Amino acid sequence: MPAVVTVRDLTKTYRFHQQGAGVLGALKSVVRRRYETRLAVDRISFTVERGEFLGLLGPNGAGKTTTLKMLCGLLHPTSGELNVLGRIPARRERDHLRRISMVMGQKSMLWWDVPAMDSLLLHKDMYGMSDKDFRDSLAELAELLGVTDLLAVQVRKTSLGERMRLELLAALLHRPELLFLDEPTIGLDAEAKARVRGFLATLNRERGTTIVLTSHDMGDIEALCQRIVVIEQGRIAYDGAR
Ligand SMILES: Nc1ncnc2c1ncn2[C@@H]1O[C@H](COP(=O)(O)OP(=O)(O)OP(=O)(O)O)[C@@H](O)[C@H]1O
Repeated sequence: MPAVVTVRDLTKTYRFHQQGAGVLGALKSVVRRRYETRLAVDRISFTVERGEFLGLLGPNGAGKTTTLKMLCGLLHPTSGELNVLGRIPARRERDHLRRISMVMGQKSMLWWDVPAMDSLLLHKDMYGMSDKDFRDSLAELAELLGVTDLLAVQVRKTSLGERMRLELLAALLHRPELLFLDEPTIGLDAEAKARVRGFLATLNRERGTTIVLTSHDMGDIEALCQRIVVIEQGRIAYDGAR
C-alpha cells in the first residue's frame, strides 16, 4: 500500500523566553530577554499507509501534539523531511487542505454562541462545497454521529460528548482522506467514548479514511489502532503492531 505520510528525521526545537515572577520579573525581561530552547521532537522517522489507523502514544510532553501539528502544517519543522499526500504540509496549499483535517480534543472549531449549523455553513463555503455535496455529507455524518437534533442548538448549550461529535462532523464534512486527531475522547464519559470510537472505526473501515490519533486512553488504542508509534522525549521508542 502506498504511504500517505512519510516522515524522515523530523525535528522541532522551540525557542521561548523565560520571565521571572511578578512586576520585577516582567520589567527585567523587557530590559534583558533570556531565551531558552527545547527539543520537542528529535529526528523521528515513520510512514503511514493509506487506510491505516495509527496511534501515537507517549507520556505528557513527549512530543505527540508537536508532531501532529507539523503533519497538519500548523508548525514548521526545524529540520527533517515531511511529505503528506505528496505535499509539504507547512505550505498549506488550498487543494491540499481539502484532503486533510484535524480535531483537537481541547480546542473547538465551532463558534460557541451560535448553533453548529452556522459554523457548518461557513465550512461549506471555505471548502467550496456544492449544495448537494454539503447536504449529502451533512445528512450522512449527522446520522452516523447521532447529532441531527443538535445542529440547531447553540454550541455552548451542548454537553462535552455532544460537542465532540459536532466537532467531528465539522472536521469531516468536506470528506478528507486523512484525519489527525489529538485526544478526541479526553474528558468524555464511558458512553460518549464508546460512541466516538464506534464512529471512528466505521469511518476508517467504510470510507477508508486514514487516521492518525494521539491518546492517553488505552481503550482508544485497543478499540481502534492496528499499529502504534510510541514517542518518548521526542524520540521513537516503538513502532509496530499494537
Ligand atoms: N509553544 C511551545 N513553546 C515552548 N515549548 C513548547 C511549546 N509547545 C510544546 N512545548 C514543549 O515541547 C515538548 C513537547 O510538547 P507536546 O505538546 O508536543 O507533548 P505531548 O506529547 O503532546 O504532551 P501531552 O501528552 O501532555 O499533550 C514539551 O516539553 C512542551 O513543554
